Amino acid sequence: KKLKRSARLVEMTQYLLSRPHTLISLTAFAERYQSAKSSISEDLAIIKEVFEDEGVGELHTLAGAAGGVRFVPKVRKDIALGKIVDICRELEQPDRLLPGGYLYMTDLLGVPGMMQEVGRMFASAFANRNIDVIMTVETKGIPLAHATAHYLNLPVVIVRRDHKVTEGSAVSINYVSGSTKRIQTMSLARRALKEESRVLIIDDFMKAGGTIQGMVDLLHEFRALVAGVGVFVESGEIESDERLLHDYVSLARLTEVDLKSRHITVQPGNFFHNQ
Ligand SMILES: O=P(O)(O)OC[C@H]1C[C@H](OP(=O)(O)OP(=O)(O)O)[C@H](O)[C@@H]1O
Repeated sequence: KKLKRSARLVEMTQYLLSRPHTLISLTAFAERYQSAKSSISEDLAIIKEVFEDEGVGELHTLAGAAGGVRFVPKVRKDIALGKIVDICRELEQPDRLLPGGYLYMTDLLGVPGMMQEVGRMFASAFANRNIDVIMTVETKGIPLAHATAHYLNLPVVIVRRDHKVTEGSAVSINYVSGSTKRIQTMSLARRALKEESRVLIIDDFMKAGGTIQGMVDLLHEFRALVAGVGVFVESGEIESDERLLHDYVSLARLTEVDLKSRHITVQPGNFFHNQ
């Protein structure tokens, strides 16, 4: 049945929010709501204004026959900063400190609402990069990769820690996870990634960067490209020149770890620096 204008606005908003980074033609909207394209355009202008004022995201309009509108999730830095500060306070709980300067984060990775917020921040940080797939390494990176992939409307590829018979023919590389100074193996099924794919790497924690660098080396084996790197928390203990990898976005930074006093300081990451 034909909706009245106010109901149509509500329905269109819900439709757009549930289809991030998806181009929807004006014709499709006009047919769906049995309305003139001019009315749909007016509705979209209202939704666009509210989305941008409220920090929900942007509505990009593509003109022309194959045109339409695309909802691009974006966070307002001031709102995101407030959320990250709360997460930093949570991460500073002394009993989160683990040997090797790690933080226990598995509980946070199990909170869907927080993963959604972090996913939206990563999706906002990388909204304008041309990305084909999100990659992470098992295990703790998985919820972050999926949350980010939802808001970027992209598939997720999960790198295994060692070869699994259930993955078929695979490419394996060795790497040193700086934290453990151990040679480790990561492996990805040959069929999982097409050549020339533009890949966004997401992980939960970066210390020496060996794990991320391992994924970069793996992508090289697939002749795929690194479109970006996002880490939830970076360890500030590593001086940047020691770090294997420099071009990344972090949401939080572990700046101080005192094993004796068990004092931890976690601050907003470089996502917030270029305010
Ligand atoms: O920067 P690096 O020095 O390489 O360290 C960061 C790695 C190590 C740790 O993974 P693990 O806890 O080893 O593995 P899992 O994610 O399966 O818990 C973390 O999740 C990152 O992937």
